[in-house]
Amino acid sequence: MIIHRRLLQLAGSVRGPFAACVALGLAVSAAYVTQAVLLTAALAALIRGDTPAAVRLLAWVFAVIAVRAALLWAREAVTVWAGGLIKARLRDRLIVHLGRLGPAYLTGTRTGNVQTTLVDGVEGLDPYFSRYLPQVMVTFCVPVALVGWLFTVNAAAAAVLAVAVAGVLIIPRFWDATLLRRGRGRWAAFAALASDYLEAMQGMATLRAFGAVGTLGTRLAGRAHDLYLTTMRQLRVSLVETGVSAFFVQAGTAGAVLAATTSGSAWEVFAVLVIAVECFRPVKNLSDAWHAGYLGITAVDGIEVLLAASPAVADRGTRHDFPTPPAITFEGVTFAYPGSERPAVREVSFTVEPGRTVALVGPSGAGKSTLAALLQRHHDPDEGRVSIGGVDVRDLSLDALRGGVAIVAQDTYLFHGTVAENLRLARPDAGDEQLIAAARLAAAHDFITELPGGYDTPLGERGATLSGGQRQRLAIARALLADAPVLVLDEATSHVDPRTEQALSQVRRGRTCLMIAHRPDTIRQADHVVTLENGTVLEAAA
Ligand SMILES: Nc1ncnc2c1ncn2[C@@H]1O[C@H](COP(=O)(O)OP(=O)(O)OP(=O)(O)O)[C@@H](O)[C@H]1O
Repeated sequence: MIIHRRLLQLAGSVRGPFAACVALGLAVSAAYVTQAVLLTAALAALIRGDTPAAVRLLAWVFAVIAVRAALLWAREAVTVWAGGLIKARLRDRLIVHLGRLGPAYLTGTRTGNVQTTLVDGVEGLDPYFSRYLPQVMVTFCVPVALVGWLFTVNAAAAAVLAVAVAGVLIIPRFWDATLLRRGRGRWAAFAALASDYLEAMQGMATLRAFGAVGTLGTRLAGRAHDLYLTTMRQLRVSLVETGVSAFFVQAGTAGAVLAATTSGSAWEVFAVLVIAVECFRPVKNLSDAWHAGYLGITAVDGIEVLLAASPAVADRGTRHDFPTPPAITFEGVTFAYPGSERPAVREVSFTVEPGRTVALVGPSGAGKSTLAALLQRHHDPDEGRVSIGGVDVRDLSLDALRGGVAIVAQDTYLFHGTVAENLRLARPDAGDEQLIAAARLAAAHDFITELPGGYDTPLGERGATLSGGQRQRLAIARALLADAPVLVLDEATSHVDPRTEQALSQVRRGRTCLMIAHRPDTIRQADHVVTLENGTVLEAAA
């Protein structure tokens, strides 16, 4: 029986459904006990020779069975409802938190781990909250109440049962710490395997190109074996715990019946037997619920790590309107990535005048993307400041900043959805006319209409069904729809066709643009060129 502090807190956020699960669990137990008491009374009536009373009592037994069936149905329905609610709330909370953490968090962690936590971890928590935790409450209430009542029937049997109940509830707790530790090991192995699989699928083309599929297969087999070993380790402890519980259940029942046999009537012996069975029923149910809920207990570490992570930048800006005119200024900006001794950019100063384009050029690793990331506040500078229209970007709310800065990245992400859905990401309320107008300006309309379903054509994951140029033109259309005054443009390193080139100059028009440039012809189109080397500005030329 493991009750995790963080999991209890999470249960607190769905108090109503959780309380309903506990209440129905108690009602089901009460129905079992009532049935047992009625059966005992019916037997006592038969022993007395009062057949009509026995028949009446048996009729009540049938009624209780019917009520119990209804209660079991209601409990199952509430369990499913509560589980769904818990999962939805927790996923919402985790996604919002991930959004706050931003891309800086995902670059420092394995995407597969985060995905496993969000999908399998949260899925595993459902039975923990909706079945296991309510059953813990029932297990603490029902046996204690029944033993208390049994003292009024047969004190000797009740005393034996009390010891057995204490044993079944307390002794297995000695294994809890080991169980939790091994559970964590198992979760780590599970998350590592899931991350490796995700990476293998994402990088399949590269793996095949280098003939490395076999090597990766061996590594995955090793991971799977690790998972098997850690699962067996956890199972061994779990089985010991189950064995100890079973011993107390059997020994407690036999001992209580024996005590009643030596000190009570036949009716009392029967009463003790049925009460002992009902006393341990919640314990057995708890053991079943444990197997459904243990994944959640082990997943909670991943969830806790995610919830405990703090964003690379704090959203403390109080200004909610985007400053105009939107000149971008870097003033003495120095920044080193967390854990890195060497600054990625050092004392960088330059200005992009409103409506102008500055091309950032320089060798790989010079700091171009870092400056773009600082403008978007994926990180804050260690020294100096980045401002838009004279306002430090730290004084702008993150919503205002992100609403005013559009991005066209080299590898812009397209989601598994239709063309229209991908475009509307930038502006969910955009009408069809606006979509088409943006697509036309981005030179994307023609190829979109040639797709089998036009704007309603589903795109493969990451836009896999489109060419590189088509993907970029969709990204440009998306940026046009966002209609942000500032644009960060990460120009493709590979050859760009003339239509995409034309679309790029369209999207730049009238916007303040910071462009990571690689090709001489686009560099020539910029109003200014800032050359970086080793994180410092080598030259700023008009
Ligand atoms: N997330 C990160 N964590 C630690 N160091 C990083 C990170 N991203 C970049 N760096 C380092 O910061 C320096 C600047 O990198 P940056 O990506 O800004 O260069 P770049 O000029 O954009 O290069 P490229 O043209 O190859 O994209 C490099 O030394 C790089 O190794």
